[in-house]
Order: sequence, then structure tokens, then C-alpha cells
Amino acid sequence: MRKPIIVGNWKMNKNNAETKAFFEAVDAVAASENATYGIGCPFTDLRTAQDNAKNLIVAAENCHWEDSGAFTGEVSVPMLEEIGIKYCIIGHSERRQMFGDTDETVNKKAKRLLKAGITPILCIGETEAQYDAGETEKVIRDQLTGSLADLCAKCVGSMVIAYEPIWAIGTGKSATKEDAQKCCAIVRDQVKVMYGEEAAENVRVQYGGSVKPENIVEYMACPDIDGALIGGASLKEASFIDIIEKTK
Ligand SMILES: O=C[C@H](O)COP(=O)(O)O
Repeated sequence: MRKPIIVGNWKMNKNNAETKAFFEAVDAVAASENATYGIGCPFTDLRTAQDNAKNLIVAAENCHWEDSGAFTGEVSVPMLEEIGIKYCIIGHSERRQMFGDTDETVNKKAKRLLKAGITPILCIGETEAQYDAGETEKVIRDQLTGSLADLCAKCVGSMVIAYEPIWAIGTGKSATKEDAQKCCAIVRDQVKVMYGEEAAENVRVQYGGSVKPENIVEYMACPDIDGALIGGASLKEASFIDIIEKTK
């Protein structure tokens, strides 16, 4: 039985004072036996978030695969481990499109995180042009083939995979629940093809792209959607609380 997981992704938003205020307002509401709630935040906010989180899980938004060295501006997995981080978003489309992340580097990040016992939240999803060209399934399968290469089945079963169609991110143009379900089922099937039935049964698949209080319930009712990765609607305390209360 998969436990739902709903994670906010703040991207490059919020300072320390705002992080503290958010966690003070939201953390108690996030206490739940039935689902896991969390926030992905900028590196500079991670410690403040950890210090103010009893119920919310805290996720980094990226990491490097090497442990240390001449990688200006990067943060390693041992650095995240040291402050108790248990989840890390990797391969977000904004990183793939603007900062050169590829399936190959995302795969290296996944390997290093899993070695440290940190759960990767692996993001994949097609562009609008690929959607229009009917290439969505191929893109999903190809990205997973590269990003999940050479891992162990148990590791993959422990991961979270966020299917985020790029055309739905920050646009208000969310996927229909039928399309989101279909694509999350493809994600699960590709995990089955690569790592077998048990990994596919255990891996948690999120939908992301203009998720908000008004549509979260319909996504969560879909059999292959185990949660959501939420950008804009995770920035305001009231809307994230609303999402938690509708899914607890
Ligand atoms: O990681 C989150 C996604 O990029 C979705 O962002 P959004 O909810 O603002 O569309």
C-alpha cells in the first residue's frame, strides 16, 4: 500500500524569515498517518526549515553527484546528509532546460542520493511541442530509461517519480485527470519493464503542473497518482494548508 506524498517546490523563492513563518503556520496541520507532506526549498532555507519541521518533510531542490571538489556553486549529498535532509528533487524541467541537467547527470545524482539513503524525487515530463506531436509516452519512457539506469529494484521502489508535463508548469493549464492518470500509469509501467512488478508497485508517482486546492482531490483519486509536486500553490500558507486538509 503506497503512502501518498505531496511536496511543495518553492523553487527560488522565500528567505529564512519567510521559511520560518511558513513552517510555523503549516507544520502542525501536516501531521497525518495517511499521507506525507513536505516542502522543497532553496539551500539557504534548508536548515531553518529542518529546525521548524516536526511533521513536514524537507527536500533539497538539487544536489551534485560528487562528494566534494572544484564545483563552484554546487552542494553535495554529504552536505545534505549532514543537516538531516531525507528527500531531494532531481531533474526538474527547469534544471534540464536552463542549467544543463540531462538524464545522465540526473542518473548520477539518483545513485549518489540512494547510496546516502536520501529519497530522490525524480522529475520527468514532455514539452508542449512533444505533447502536440504525440510523443509523450516515448519521452516518458526514454527519460526513465536514462535517469533510472543501473539502479537496484529495491532502490527504485523507494523513489518518488514526479510526472510533470512542462506545458502545465506555472501556466494554469493543468493536465486533465485522465491524461495525468494515463501518463502516471506509463511511468509505473516503465518501472515495471526496467525493474519488475515489486518496484512498480512500490514506487510513488506524483503528478505536477498547476496543481491547486481546486483540483488536488481529482488527481489524488486516480489509481496511479500517489501525490503531487506543487509549485505556485505551495508558496502561500493558506493554499498549501487547504491542499493538506483536502487530502489528509
Ligand atoms: O515542481 C513543481 C512544478 O514545477 C509545478 O509548478 P506549478 O504548480 O507552479 O505549476
